[in-house]
Amino acid sequence: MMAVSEVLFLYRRHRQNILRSSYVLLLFSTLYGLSSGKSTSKAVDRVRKRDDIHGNETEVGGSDDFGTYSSSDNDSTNEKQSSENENEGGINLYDKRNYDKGQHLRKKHNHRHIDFLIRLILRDKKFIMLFLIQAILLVTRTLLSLRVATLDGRIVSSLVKANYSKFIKILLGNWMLLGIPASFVNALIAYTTKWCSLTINKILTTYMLDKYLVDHRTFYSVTASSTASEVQDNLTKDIGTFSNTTSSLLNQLLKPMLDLILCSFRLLSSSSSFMGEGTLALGLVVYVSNRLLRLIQPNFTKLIMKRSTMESWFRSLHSHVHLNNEEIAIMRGESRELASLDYSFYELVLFMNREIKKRFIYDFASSFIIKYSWGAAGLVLCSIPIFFKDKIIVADEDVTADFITNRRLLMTASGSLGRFVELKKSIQQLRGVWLRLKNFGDLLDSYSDPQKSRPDDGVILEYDQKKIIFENIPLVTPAGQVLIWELNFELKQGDHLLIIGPNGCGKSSLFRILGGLWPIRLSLEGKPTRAVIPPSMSNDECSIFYLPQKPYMGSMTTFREQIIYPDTIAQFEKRFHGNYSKGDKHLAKILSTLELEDLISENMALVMVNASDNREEANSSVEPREAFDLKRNWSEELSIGIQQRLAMARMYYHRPKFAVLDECTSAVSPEMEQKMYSTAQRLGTSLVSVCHRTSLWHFHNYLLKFDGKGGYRFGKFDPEERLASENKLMELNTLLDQRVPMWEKRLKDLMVVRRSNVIRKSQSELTQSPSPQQNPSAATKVPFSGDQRLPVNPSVATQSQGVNSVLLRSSDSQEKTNAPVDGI
Ligand SMILES: Nc1ncnc2c1ncn2[C@@H]1O[C@H](COP(=O)(O)OP(=O)(O)OP(=O)(O)O)[C@@H](O)[C@H]1O
Repeated sequence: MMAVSEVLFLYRRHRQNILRSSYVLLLFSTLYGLSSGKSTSKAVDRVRKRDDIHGNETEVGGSDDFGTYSSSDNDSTNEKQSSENENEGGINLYDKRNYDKGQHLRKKHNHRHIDFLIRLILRDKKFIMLFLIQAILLVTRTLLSLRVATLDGRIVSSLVKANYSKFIKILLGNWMLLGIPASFVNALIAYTTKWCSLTINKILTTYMLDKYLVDHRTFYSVTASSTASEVQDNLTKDIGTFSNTTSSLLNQLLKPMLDLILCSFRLLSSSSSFMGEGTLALGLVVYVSNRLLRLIQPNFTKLIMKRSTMESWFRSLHSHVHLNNEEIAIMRGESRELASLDYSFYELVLFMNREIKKRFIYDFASSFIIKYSWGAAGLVLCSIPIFFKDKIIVADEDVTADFITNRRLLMTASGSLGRFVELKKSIQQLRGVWLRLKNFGDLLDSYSDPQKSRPDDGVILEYDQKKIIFENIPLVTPAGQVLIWELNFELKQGDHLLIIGPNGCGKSSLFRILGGLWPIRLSLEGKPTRAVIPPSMSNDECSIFYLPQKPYMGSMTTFREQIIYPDTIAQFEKRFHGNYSKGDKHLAKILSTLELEDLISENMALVMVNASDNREEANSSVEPREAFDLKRNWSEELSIGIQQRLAMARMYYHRPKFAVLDECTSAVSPEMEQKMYSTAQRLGTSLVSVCHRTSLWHFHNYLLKFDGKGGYRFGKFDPEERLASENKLMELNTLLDQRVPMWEKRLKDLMVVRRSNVIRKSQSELTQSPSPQQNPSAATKVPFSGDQRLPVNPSVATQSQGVNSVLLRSSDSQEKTNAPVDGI
């Protein structure tokens, strides 16, 4: 008994501290429950595991719950596939090496970039400052709302007591006065939150874009990776969502926490005797019900990741249709495109249907628990001082004011708890976006990693403006397919190389390796591997320039920028010392070589039309410079032939040492093609070209011929000799085309005759017929024919001297036995 009374005494003595510390403990354990989650960690682990398997390339994986994809299944299938592929000889030879390299890099990245997004944000001083200001403002707002709660209680109390003078005094003197700082603080919080979001957006976008476009290889490889459909969303939507959610997180986290701590402390120290214990009991109710809510809470991280992936896929299909509008329209492919769009949209809708159903159950339960159960518990707590009035309330205390204040405090606390539960949802959703961005960051890291972009260990890579040397270099696609086992050739500046071979043999792949898009692999037979390639630029001079079949036309750039691409205007100014008219004259000269002067006049006409609406003087002249300043949708408005000529103009502008021409004149006339090639050679550019037209062969003195089976031939090339042999070959082919059917028919006839002869011979032996010499007239009666239905042609018999005797014998025997010829 003594012990109990001692405990009670101790409790009464330290009641406030005990209640406060228990409440803080309860609050933090509730808070801890928000950030942790078994299913979330599982999702994170699964994403990590998947990244390891794919060597940092995220695939469209998915939730098992929704039955669309199973990422774990994918993992095992991929692992199995890669091990199977290893056994298939040349194909996918490099998979194992890539996988190991990926694993190694992944470990390194994990170590270096744990929460790189958070680290990026926390490094920014402006963000830290805004964060602190936001925190101070939030504390101020909470203190102000406590004051508002007290004033509320006093106003209602004066109303109930019909004390009008007090009512007016509090209303005007306190309430309205308090409204000014309260509103200002609220507006300031909204402002700093948005500013914070913008700052985060700026930091992340700059970081990601810098990494994405760090070099030619990174964005090429990222765009070619399996997550290409998500890149656009990662760079825009995901960063936006991440910034907005992160910036409002402090608001969502700090406000309810401060509200809860301050309101509950106030309630705990309330004059009413059981209010403190009641508040603690309420905290316990909240804790338990929150644990129950967790049982039915869907995994928002997984949901947002899955939905974002599906949305990205749907969006990428739309962009695909948009980008290839002409091709699809001309082929009447709209119904096919509609089917795939419909299918991906159907999948998305199906997923969203299931998602909203899951959310509905959770929303129903959380709304009932937060609003009504906790509300009822709060009201019970407020009613304690009223129901036990006689026993526990001191006479001079204001019951109404206390009730209203307590109720308001409880309402604030309850609202804060509700926000806490919502916060959990936000944290999980933020985690989903964070994971997507993290994967994207890892993907960028893996491709911009110098280790990965460098050639294989053991490959000697040198740069020389004046030559290209390939020594024992295999042509291997990123998928591991070996196109050429070992390529050896050397080309000096001044030489011109022609590359020929069947489709898909690896002609363009050679350029991809030369251009550094694909890494240089070590010899598959362990021979020393060496590559000497021209650097893209050397001492401000262009060493190598690539012209693909479909030229790239930047959209809505000026005409000048089109011609000087990839140079910038600053580089153009530097080259012509800021003298635009000199620069433009140079460009005009290049254009006239390619008979593209019309484009300048066309641009001028367009400038005039555009200007006629804006200019006051109707007949004002147009400067030639304006024609070069004009912006148009070049890829849409120019024909492919003109685009190819414009691309050649770029090459003339840059005057490279080597030019790689990959069927880049396929859409221009043969005369123009000759002019283009000869001008390029006159400018001193060595040509490395793939062209199917024999009319261009005479521009080359070396030939690299791929046979399409992994072999090749390289050597000096005499176009005239080659063309002569080519012509001879063509003649022979024509001859063969004409004669072969005739010879085939003759052979067929002879075969039939031979077979008929064998049969007749055996029949004659059976019937022991007389010899043809005994009856010579029979030879003229039945002609040589493999088919009795054919008209009789005696001349055939006389022509076929070699078989005559046999024929005569057999026809004679046929007549005698009357055997049907058709039956042969
Ligand atoms: N990014 C890539 N990833 C994997 N494989 C590729 C890639 N690009 C091309 N390939 C494969 O490499 C092979 C050679 O392609 P390449 O483009 O070099 O052929 P090509 O000789 O230029 O053919 P064409 O004359 O038709 O242009 C093809 O089988 C192609 O499927």
